[in-house]
Amino acid sequence: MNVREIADLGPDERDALFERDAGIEAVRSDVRDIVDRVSTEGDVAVREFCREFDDVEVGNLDITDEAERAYDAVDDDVREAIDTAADNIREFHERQVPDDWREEFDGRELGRRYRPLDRVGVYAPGGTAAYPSSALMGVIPAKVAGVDHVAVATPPADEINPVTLAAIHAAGADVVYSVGGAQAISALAYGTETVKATQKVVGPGNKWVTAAKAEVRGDVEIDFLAGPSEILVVADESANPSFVAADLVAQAEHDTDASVVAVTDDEATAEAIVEEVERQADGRERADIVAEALDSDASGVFLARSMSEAVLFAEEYAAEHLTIQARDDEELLDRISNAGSVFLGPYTPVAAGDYASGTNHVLPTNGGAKLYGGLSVDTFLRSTTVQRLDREGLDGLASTITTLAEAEGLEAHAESVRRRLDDAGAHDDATGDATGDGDGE
Ligand SMILES: NC(=O)c1ccc[n+]([C@@H]2O[C@H](COP(=O)([O-])OP(=O)(O)OC[C@H]3O[C@@H](n4cnc5c(N)ncnc54)[C@H](O)[C@@H]3O)[C@@H](O)[C@H]2O)c1
Ligand SMILES: N[C@H](CO)Cc1c[nH]c[nH+]1
Ligand SMILES: [Zn+2]
Repeated sequence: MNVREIADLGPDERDALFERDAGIEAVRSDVRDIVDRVSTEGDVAVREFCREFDDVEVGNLDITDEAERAYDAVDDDVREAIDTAADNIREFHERQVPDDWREEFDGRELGRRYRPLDRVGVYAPGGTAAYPSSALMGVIPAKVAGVDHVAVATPPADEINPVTLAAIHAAGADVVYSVGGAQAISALAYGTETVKATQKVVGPGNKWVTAAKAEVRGDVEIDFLAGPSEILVVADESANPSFVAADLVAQAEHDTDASVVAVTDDEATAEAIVEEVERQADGRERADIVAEALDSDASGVFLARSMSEAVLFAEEYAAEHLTIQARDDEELLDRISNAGSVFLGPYTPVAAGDYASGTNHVLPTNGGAKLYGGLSVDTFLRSTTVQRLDREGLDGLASTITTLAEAEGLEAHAESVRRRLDDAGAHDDATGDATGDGDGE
């Protein structure tokens, strides 16, 4: 890792930073085959892929009871940590539940109501590392939204990580399946003999999982395509380089493809961050993964000519995690719209949001934050608008409606308004005969 000036970046370097993608193209056609086979052959294909990709002979695909037992069996301190994180995540998401509303506008009573989806599928990754926290992040908002049937799929193993199973149970999953990868996404989307089909499949995963979500999108809803983890730190000379480096190294340990970036207007801070990153990355656990992520063209420490240039960089980058380590952090935040989740001040590591502060860690990557937000209660709700007009309300709108309907050549639309307002045509009786010609029975 070294310091580069934003002003010197060439087109290829800019592409590596700003044109990130989920990296799924190379596996799309293999994944299509897996998804198709599971959707047509069901459990037989699921078991075959568990054998092929996870090297596990799966007995019962439904491991709901195992998850409950795991919750009871994990160490007390682990159960306590799961429960505390779950409580905080639940509390934060409960604040997101929207109220149904109805209001009167000039004789028009208009409103909006929210209803949960009936059945959703949550993927809890667990191939190369266990992610109990991701199980909490997927299941809890769905249950808070009121989803009746929340199914979780997590990869099989000779012994599935008990903390993942315990977290799935604590989060309130209704059913748990032992299946991972593209085969899990297909099973959750289309159903098998054992797995009940769901309406929406959410959650992070590796490139096979993500490619499968792209494949089933359209037949079912998905949340979004999440790629490798990203962090952007915007720092001024008041930032503590050791804290900045710690956050960069933390996200680098997720994945060799993780993107970890800092931008500052202060050269000494930039140099100090690089030094600290090298010091902290050296000789630690997962050091190979960290080193590869740090060395990638998508990672680096960048020198801006001003904090305004740093802000423009942040807007273009649209990070999954944006950390602001600067004296005027709130003022900088006001100028930034594109970010999945924002971390302010020296005592707010990204790890707080990854695990326990309550916010969701399933967030848009690859610049998705320019278009949408992370997982939330909204992800699991659908809204319906409702209206009731009285005669005056309709009268007030009649000429607007009929004029526009006629402009569209849709005479029956105009007629549906006129008929109600035409004294000769409108009847108050229950016969439904509004034609005025007496033969409406
Ligand atoms: N964005 C987030 O919120 C977030 C949170 C947690 C994890 N993650 C990411 O999720 C990912 C987890 O990846 P993982 O691999 O550890 O677990 P995973 O559960 O996503 O994938 C494991 C599955 O991949 C499938 N697979 C493996 N090799 C395959 C192959 N050659 N062909 C077809 N399928 C194959 C197997 O079926 C296996 O069950 C990481 O990239 C991690 O960074 C993201
Ligand atoms: N930072 C990851 C993507 O937001 C989430 C995570 C899970 N465990 C630790 N971190
Ligand atoms: Zn993380």
